[in-house]
Amino acid sequence: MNSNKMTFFIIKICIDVAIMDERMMIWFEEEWVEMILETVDLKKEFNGKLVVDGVNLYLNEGESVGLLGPNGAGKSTTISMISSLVKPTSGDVRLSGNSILKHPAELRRVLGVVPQEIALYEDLTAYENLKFFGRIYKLRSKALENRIQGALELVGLQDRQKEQIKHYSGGMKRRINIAAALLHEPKIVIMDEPTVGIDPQSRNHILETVRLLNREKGLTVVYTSHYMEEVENLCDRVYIMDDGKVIASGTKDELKNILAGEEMLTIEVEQENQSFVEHLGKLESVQQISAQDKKIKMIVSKKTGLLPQIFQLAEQEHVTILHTQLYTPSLEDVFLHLTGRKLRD
Ligand SMILES: Nc1ncnc2c1ncn2[C@@H]1O[C@H](COP(=O)(O)OP(=O)(O)OP(=O)(O)O)[C@@H](O)[C@H]1O
Repeated sequence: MNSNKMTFFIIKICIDVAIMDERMMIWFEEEWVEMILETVDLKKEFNGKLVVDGVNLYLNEGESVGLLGPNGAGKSTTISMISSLVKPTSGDVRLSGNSILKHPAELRRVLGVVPQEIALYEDLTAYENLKFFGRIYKLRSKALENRIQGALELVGLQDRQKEQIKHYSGGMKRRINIAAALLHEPKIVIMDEPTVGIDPQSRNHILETVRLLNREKGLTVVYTSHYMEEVENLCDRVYIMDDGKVIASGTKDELKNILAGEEMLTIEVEQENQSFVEHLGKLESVQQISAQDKKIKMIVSKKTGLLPQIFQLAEQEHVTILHTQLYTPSLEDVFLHLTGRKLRD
């Protein structure tokens, strides 16, 4: 091989390797999910009371993560610390591995927060509100106009943009709240109970918007709610919070597996009878029991022979059983099992 041919050969190998390298990186980019945000042993104390108690969460790029818990569990406070609105008592919040507690501006560039409270000016129109928020993000002229119209289209309120917010329904206000959080095109969006107390049409619209943002636009979403069905529908992974702590986390299937050895049994009776409920609770296969009105709900071991025992007990206690139903535990049941109460108690 002469030296010219050799040089050509080496250059070709280099080009091939470079092309391959690029392909590998593209492949890698598609396959690789990066952890973008995490909290490390995050705590918050208010007036001597620990309301967030050592919370460790992480978010992978493109994920939709649910934060589930009853009122007062510490969800909003956790979110406020993540979005640097509330200073943690201790612990850390990291963006791509770097602490953002001292550099919140870096996080604000990539984070959109939809707060629980509506944060809009009632006397301004929807368009004027968005213009105001866009300017805070230093958006101007054409870019600002494009972003406003894009955000309005996304929340389905483009044709109502000239109306004052005070004439909007609660659900429409929430949709504008969402639009405002998206103006700077964040990579991560955190929504704090965006569907509380709104009309079904707006609720459906919001749920669709969240799905679109996550599945089609690739945004990483944190969705806080105490509506189990919303979290089940929208989220890949779930953190369950209670009393300031994460008490369980995982994919929906992983969480349901907590009750893999159990089944749910509901019984409807003709008349309430406390003694019957107490006796049921003492049966060996009954793990947990709750009764409301004439409905009794139990977590029971997967084991045959329980129903005859229940009917025998009913006869002794003079209780008429109207209906029984055995089913696989849902996420709501897992929550009940972990906390001993319903999400909306
Ligand atoms: N600024 C504050 N000062 C004092 N206590 C606070 C403050 N903010 C929150 N708390 C308390 O911290 C606890 C957790 O509240 P937080 O709002 O984080 O819960 P949550 O899970 O978001 O509930 P909700 O669904 O009702 O918003 C509650 O007991 C609340 O009263």
